[in-house]
Amino acid sequence: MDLGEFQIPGNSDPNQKTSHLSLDIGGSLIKLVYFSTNDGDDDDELGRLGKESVGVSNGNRSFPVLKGRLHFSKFETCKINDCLDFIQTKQLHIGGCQRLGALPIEKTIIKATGGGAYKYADLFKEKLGICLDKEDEMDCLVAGANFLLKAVHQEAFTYLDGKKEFVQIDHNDLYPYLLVNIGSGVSMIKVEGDGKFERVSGTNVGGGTFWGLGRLLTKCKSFDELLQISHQGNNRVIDMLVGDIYGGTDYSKVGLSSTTIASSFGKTISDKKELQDYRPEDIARSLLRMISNNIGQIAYLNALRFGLKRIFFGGFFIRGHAYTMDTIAVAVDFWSKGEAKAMFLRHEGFLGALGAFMSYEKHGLDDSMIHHLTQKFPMSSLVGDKICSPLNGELNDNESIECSVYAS
Ligand SMILES: Nc1ncnc2c1ncn2[C@@H]1O[C@H](COP(=O)(O)OP(=O)(O)O)[C@@H](O)[C@H]1O
Ligand SMILES: CC(C)(COP(=O)(O)O)[C@@H](O)C(=O)NCCC(=O)O
Repeated sequence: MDLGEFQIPGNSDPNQKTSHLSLDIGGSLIKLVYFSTNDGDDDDELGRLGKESVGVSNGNRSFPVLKGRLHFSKFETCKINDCLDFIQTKQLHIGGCQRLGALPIEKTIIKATGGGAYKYADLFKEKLGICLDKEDEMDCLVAGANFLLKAVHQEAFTYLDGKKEFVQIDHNDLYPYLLVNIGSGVSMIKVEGDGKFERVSGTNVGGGTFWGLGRLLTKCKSFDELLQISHQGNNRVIDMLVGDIYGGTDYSKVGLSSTTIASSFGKTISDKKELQDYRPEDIARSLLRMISNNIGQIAYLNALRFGLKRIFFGGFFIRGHAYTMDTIAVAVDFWSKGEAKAMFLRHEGFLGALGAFMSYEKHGLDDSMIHHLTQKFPMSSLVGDKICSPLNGELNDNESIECSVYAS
């Protein structure tokens, strides 16, 4: 197949052909997912395979396979202009659903989800001349999670006692599960199948609360700084423990050890200290623990409500952060007496954007749309029929995963 057929005009890198951008514009962050082939990189197996793409048949039509990478990027929503510049510079919007010459630029449609797809629709139209085609946020979260859990190797993992263990997902035994998306706020969704779900709960104490309160209390300038200083903190300076109340002993009759937090931030009421007398590190640590523990507990209660044993946590609040995951996992384990399991996702913050990306297939807006995001991968990374992610650790900013799409 001649990939030139799909070349996107005006791309800043002449070798890189980018297409199919999707957006998730949340309360705190804008997430972008886009697909590119790169057939200028001959030493790269992926580039080579891109050139050797073959057609696949679907009924009486044949769809060419495009091999390339899915890219992930994010921007703070309050810096939306940086995001618009990024899209403009990389010409990501051109080719969203158009083939060379197929549609005039003003007809470019980009799939978008999250509240910002409504709030910023006019801005995207005005600055980039594109229409945001809105997809429901919950639909996208679920579609993204189901895709990742079924197609991406080493996507889900448990985190206990400082140890990360990847979970082998059996496609035939995935449902039901509880999806807890910790973004600015928190949504809890009971998932029973593809497109079969119900948002059963939520809480307004989420990632926005951590970052907002943390910023006010510590004067940190960024979310990363707040997370960073929490490493050096000691929450016992701020939190009131059971032992503080019980004179150093456990309250064993009800199963509370002396080190259990009895009251988050409770110690600060008895000290004759002001905010400036506390170390920002300790405040950050207590805050992170308070919010993570609370979400873990509410998640468990909802899992209990519906008899769900598996809880997957997504959203950018987590950021692959050890203390956050440990606190959530311990809360789920503690409250469920080991019955329920907390699991985390490597592409934690990109569920919605991935779901929006997949919705190109669902709607089949025109003939140049993606029809399938395949589970086929370059030989070196093919394991069964799963995507084999190159990294085992945390997902870095701007990391990409290899994939194939069918185009028609
Ligand atoms: N660089 C960052 N800037 C701001 N918040 C961040 C950052 N990285 C992680 N976060 C956390 O992630 C949350 C947003 O998560 P996300 O899943 O993107 O939700 P939303 O869709 O509401 O933006 C923030 O409220 C904050 O707790
Ligand atoms: C309104 C939202 C779905 C928006 O999603 P977000 O941008 O936070 O990812 C989410 O913030 C939420 O579920 N808030 C909790 C509302 C509640 O159930 O109390």
